[in-house]
Amino acid sequence: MADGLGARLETPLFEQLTLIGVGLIGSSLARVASRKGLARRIVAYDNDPDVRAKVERLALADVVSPSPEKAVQGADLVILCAPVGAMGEIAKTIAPHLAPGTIVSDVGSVKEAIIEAVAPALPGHVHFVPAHPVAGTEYSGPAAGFATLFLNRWCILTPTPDIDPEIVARVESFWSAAGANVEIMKATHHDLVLAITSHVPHLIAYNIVGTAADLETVTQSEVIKFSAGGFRDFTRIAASDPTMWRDIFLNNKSAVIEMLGRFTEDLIALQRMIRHEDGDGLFKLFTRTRAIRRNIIEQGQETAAPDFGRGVAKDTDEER
Ligand SMILES: NC(=O)c1ccc[n+]([C@@H]2O[C@H](COP(=O)([O-])OP(=O)(O)OC[C@H]3O[C@@H](n4cnc5c(N)ncnc54)[C@H](O)[C@@H]3O)[C@@H](O)[C@H]2O)c1
Ligand SMILES: O=C(O)C(=O)C[C@]1(C(=O)O)C=C[C@@H](O)C=C1
Repeated sequence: MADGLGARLETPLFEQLTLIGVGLIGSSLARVASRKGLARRIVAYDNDPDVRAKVERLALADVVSPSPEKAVQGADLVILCAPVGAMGEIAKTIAPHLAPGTIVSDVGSVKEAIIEAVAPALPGHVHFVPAHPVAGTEYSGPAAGFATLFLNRWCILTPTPDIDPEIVARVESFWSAAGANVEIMKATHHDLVLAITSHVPHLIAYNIVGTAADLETVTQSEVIKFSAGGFRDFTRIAASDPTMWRDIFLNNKSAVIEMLGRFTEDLIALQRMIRHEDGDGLFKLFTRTRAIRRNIIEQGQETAAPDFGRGVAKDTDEER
């Protein structure tokens, strides 16, 4: 098909995929699982009744379950797609209802804290394979998802050493069939890498938009009026979901603080270069950073998904 996802699988990889939390990521998974035939049956649960109604309306799942306990019954793959801070409680709730051999996974943006919260809550007869698709937009909710969100993007798996490699391979096959490139790494390493490539950049965006909005000499209307350039790109990132990002910063505290320390030192060095009119120093850094951007574009990593979400109103009821 023209969407780049390739043909449907002849045999589904799983009998029943249960998604807990059906916002941007959960609904994108539902869409791609349905489009590619990754599971024979898709069951969805969200703790927000309005989201459940929307998931029904958009026909994103075969069954929209009224409770997490019911939703996981019969599942051989359960993926937790709720905010990072909710994962531990969800694991406790579903634990007694998971059949032996079930694979439980997640999509949280932080890995070590999720492993600490989820793994001890699960019974010994299930397998937990933490995952993080490094793909998203600033939009939330079930209408904002799309089937190609994960296409040619990375999905990082962070299994603990006690997990059977064959189980990890099944989760890897799931994400590969959804279009992602899969990489396996330790949770602590994941959290450090994502702190600098995703979490600190979001914090910088939240901060610069907040600072500009607070300036007494620049009125709010001027901030909006003149935000056609660099500032506008920051406002896109700073529009990201407040619950999701609060939970990320609270659960990746030490890595973010470590990277923020380095960032602050480098920022002060730049401030010094400007004060001392060190044009060569500034020119050297800007040349190096331009090369990095060009490298990302050459490797085709800038954006693999269509431009959906960029400038499209949040939560429009589009059919899957
Ligand atoms: N948005 C991104 O760019 C992105 C990218 C990769 C990973 N993630 C991760 O994916 C997860 C979901 O993010 P999203 O962007 O889809 O958020 P979202 O806000 O669009 O969706 C989250 C959904 O979870 C539901 N929810 C909250 N608590 C719940 C609970 N206890 N039980 C059941 N449902 C519950 C909410 O009602 C909401 O519908 C987060 O952990 C986030 O860190 C997000
Ligand atoms: O593209 C965006 O809008 C995103 O913020 C996506 C992004 C990122 O920082 O790359 C955000 C958080 C996720 O954990 C993974 C992806």
